[in-house]
Amino acid sequence: KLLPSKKKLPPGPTGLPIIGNLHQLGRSLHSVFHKLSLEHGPVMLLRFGVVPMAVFSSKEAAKEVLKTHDLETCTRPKLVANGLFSRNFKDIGFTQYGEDWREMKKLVGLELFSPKKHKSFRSIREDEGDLLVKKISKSAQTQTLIDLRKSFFSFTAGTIFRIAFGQNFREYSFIDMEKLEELVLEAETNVCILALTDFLPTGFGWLVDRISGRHSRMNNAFSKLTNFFQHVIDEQLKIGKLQDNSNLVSAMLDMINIPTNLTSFKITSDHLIAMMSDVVLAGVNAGTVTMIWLMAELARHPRVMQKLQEEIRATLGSNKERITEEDLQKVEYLNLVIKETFILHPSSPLLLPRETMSGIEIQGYHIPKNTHIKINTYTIGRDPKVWTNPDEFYPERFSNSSISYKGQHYEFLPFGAGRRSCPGMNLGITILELGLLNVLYFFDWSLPNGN
Ligand code: HEM
Repeated sequence: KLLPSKKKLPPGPTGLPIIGNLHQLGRSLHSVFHKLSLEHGPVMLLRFGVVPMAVFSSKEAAKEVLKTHDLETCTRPKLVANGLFSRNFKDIGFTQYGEDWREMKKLVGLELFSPKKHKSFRSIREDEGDLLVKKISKSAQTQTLIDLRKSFFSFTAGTIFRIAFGQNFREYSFIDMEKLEELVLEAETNVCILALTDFLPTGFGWLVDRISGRHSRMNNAFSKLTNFFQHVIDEQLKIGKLQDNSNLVSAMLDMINIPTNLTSFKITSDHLIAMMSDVVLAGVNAGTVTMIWLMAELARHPRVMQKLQEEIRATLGSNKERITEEDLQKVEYLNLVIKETFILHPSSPLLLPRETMSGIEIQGYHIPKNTHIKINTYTIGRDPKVWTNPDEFYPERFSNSSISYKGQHYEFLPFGAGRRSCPGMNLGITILELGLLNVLYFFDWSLPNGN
């Protein structure tokens, strides 16, 4: 229960089913919250076992959490699945706020996301764009149906692996693309799972998680991914010193067990593997999912598809042999279509969970310490008070609008906002734009059987 300070809490539901299919509930939590918030309003308290969870579904509430109270809410709850995924919270995404998180963020800021690094990886990204076109061309010549999920996964994963891990994973003999995609999907499913241990008092939940096999399923999924990363690291060690230290994995390998500057923080192999897991889950998955949704919306909206392709081809001319990063940003309509896709199909519809570190007040309600916080961007993106005809795919709504990705407009949070916002935003956007420009400039698209 939350204690209201000014207003009374709306008569919200207090207790979603806890036993029952938690597995499913984990993955589709945002649609459950969406329905509930339409009924009960933008501030809701739910109880998951003993844990209070506050769900905020308006841009005003999101701003209060992510801006006014960013510091008091910028830790992450210690959920079982997230701990298993992150080698006991050694990553960035699920780690609690503090020294280790700051150091890891600094490290990726330097080794992966700095403007200098970003520039230096340009040719890798463009190469991967060429490869994407080459593969699709084969299917176009033979008029074969394409599973775009696979094409985009290969493009995004190929790019991010080469940038972050310094290796082209198509050259690995120990794994193929299909297998890797399976591992990532399995990890993604499991990282969303709510374990009973998280919500029921110690002992009982723990026991049920063991007896039901939930715990070992999670463990299994993550250890497959870990084994894969271990292989990648072994390969890196084999090539080792022959290569320059221009990627995150080799830089981290060099730092393992060496104290960083003035702090007591030491990078361990667990940090390295946890970081690799973050990069794959957050980077590869979010980018792939957004591209698939965007193409699906274009297929459903031929008007938008046609307008976009005409603008792309008119802007870039008709004789280009390849797309380069100089071509990005030139096509304004692509930018609008990407924004519209983000708003209707955010890759993290509830962002990542936050937890209050002290009592705060949001929209007049007192939210006590240790409350889990969900920012419901899915519902905010469909709020008729903010958007006209919100369910319609209408990219023109962003024409002449100054709304940016950067987390300053709380009705539009594809990368979150505040201290825990996405550090990979620039890379993510560049990969998205490059992949989409390639598939839309060089190919025309239609649904099977002319549908
Ligand atoms: C289109 C691509 C991407 C989208 C839509 C996206 C979206 C997000 C979102 C919504 C969050 C949660 C923010 C919050 O809780 O407030 C997040 C966090 C994060 N993202 Fe991304 N992301 C993308 C690309 C990437 C890439 C390419 C990387 C790395 C290679 C990356 C690494 C991370 C990390 C490490 C976090 C956790 C930050 C923290 O908790 O401090 N993301 N991302």
